Amino acid sequence: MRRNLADPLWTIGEIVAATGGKSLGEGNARVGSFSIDSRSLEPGQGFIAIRGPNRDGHGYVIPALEGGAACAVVNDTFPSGDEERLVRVADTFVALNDLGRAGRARVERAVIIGVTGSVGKTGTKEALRLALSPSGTVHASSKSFNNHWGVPLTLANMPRAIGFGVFEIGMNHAAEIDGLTRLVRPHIAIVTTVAPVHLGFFRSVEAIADAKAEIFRGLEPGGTAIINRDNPHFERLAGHAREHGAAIVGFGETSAEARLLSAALGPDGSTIRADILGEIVDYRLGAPGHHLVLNSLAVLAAVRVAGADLKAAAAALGAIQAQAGRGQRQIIETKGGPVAVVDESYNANPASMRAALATLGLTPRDAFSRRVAVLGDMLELGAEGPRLHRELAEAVDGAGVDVVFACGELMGGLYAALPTSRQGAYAETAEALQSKLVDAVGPGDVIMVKGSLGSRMAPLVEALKRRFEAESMSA
Ligand SMILES: CC(=O)N[C@H]1[C@@H](OP(=O)(O)OP(=O)(O)OC[C@H]2O[C@@H](n3ccc(=O)[nH]c3=O)[C@H](O)[C@@H]2O)O[C@H](CO)[C@@H](O)[C@@H]1O[C@H](C)C(=O)N[C@@H](C)C(=O)N[C@H](CCC(=O)N[C@@H](CCC[C@@H](N)C(=O)O)C(=O)O)C(=O)O
Ligand SMILES: Nc1ncnc2c1ncn2[C@@H]1O[C@H](COP(=O)(O)OP(=O)(O)OP(=O)(O)O)[C@@H](O)[C@H]1O
Ligand SMILES: C[C@@H](N)C(=O)N[C@H](C)C(=O)O
Repeated sequence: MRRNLADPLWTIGEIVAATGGKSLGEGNARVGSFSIDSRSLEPGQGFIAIRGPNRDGHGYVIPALEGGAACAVVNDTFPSGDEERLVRVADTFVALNDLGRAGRARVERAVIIGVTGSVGKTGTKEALRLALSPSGTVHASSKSFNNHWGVPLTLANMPRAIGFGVFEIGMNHAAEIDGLTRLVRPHIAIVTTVAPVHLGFFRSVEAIADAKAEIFRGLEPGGTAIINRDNPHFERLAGHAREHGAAIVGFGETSAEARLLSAALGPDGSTIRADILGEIVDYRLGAPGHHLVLNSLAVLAAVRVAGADLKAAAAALGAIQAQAGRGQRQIIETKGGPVAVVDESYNANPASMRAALATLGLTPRDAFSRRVAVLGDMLELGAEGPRLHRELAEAVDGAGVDVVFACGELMGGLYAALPTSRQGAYAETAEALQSKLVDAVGPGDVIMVKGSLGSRMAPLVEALKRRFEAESMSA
């Protein structure tokens, strides 16, 4: 939802009041919404100068004002300048949080939903945006704005008159979610699942469960925790939720309040029957994979708890699409026949790798006769990394993958564990794998590319698309 001067979210006076800052600007001067990035700032927005790990946003204040920013929030040491459009504060990061808190405080009638989990946060957040839209105006995090910058910024940009707010909340370390959930103050908190992700930063998966459970600390009184019933850490998560007085709604395949009754899984999506807190719903999910079917139960449970229209929400899920980097599938009709490229390059861990492999295994042989997996290292897994990579051999086999191309030291371990009949090629880096891969695949293949962001698998997706688009019927 874009805002501009005609539709302001803030005034200079409100910004000063929220941050305890100082400005010589007119109190009632209007500010559309906030941006922390001068490169994407739109005229009428307020610019908040953030000190990041690479740069200091104060270096972009002048370009932001010249580009039409309505104001800039700066540290009080910033050199004197266009004082009417500057709001001076002691610390801009604290001010961002203050604005987030004030943004949340003025929205008291909306239902606020927080989403965390080891995987599936962004997808679930986007599914909620779609599912809640028939029932009211939805304000939801952009992209994966889930951290100490993204969450307060999303709160600060929340319009007053909305029906629903949906916030993605992430972490790499314990105690990060605690601060974010206390800002968001959700009425409903979803934990999609708990899995060995960022294990390098934690003692155990139990410690990850405890960190995810911090989301319940911010629940509003009478709030609801929606938790994956099939996850081995359900009881641990539910225990934490109870400590914070939450009502608990489980979702999953067994004895859950939001329960899967049946699912027909296809390469383009799934047809589902579910019991959502006593109401039977039949729906189609427009993106494939059993893992997304399970996430959709959490979405519909939240819709129901939020008092929104369940049937309309279920119907809306038919339009969901897998996003770039997270399972987006492109079929290219080449002169030699069709080829499918599945882009899973945004991130990877054992849970999402298994889910992506299983989804690759849903492709019918009559459409694409060969299943190709292109796998890069799953990062941040610590000492368990080598074992967690080798153990994927079973999932490769279970999905009927015909050939594996691998890169990275860790994926080298999996590659070596595969029978030679499944070994396509291996290289130390994605870059070095590119030509071997592009030359070895062709029409009739479905090619799934997955690895952690740091493994740089996205260029492989682009190289495959370039090759097949050059050979496409329309070229
Ligand atoms: C702070 C910021 O937003 N940085 C973005 C910026 O980076 P850049 O390198 O340019 O600068 P700095 O980070 O040093 O910041 C300086 C500031 O200066 C601004 N600026 C810079 C140049 C310029 O010309 N003009 C400027 O105004 C700049 O905008 C800063 O304010 O740009 C990068 C490229 O676009 C961005 O990638 C970078 O964004 C950072 C990474 C960020 O975190 N942004 C948040 C708004 C956000 O929420 N982004 C999400 C991704 C969130 C994320 O990475 N989450 C964690 C948690 C995962 C948890 C999960 N796995 C779990 O299990 O729970 C993660 O590690 O993945 C998004 O973009 O979707
Ligand atoms: N319940 C699930 N189980 C396993 N994999 C899942 C599940 N939900 C989503 N995934 C997969 O995990 C990957 C990341 O999905 P998504 O971006 O929604 O997660 P995320 O938690 O937001 O990730 P990040 O922490 O990197 O922002 C995708 O490949 C997606 O298909
Ligand atoms: C961005 C980084 N914190 C992250 O989530 N990395 C994981 C390991 C990934 O990209 O898969």
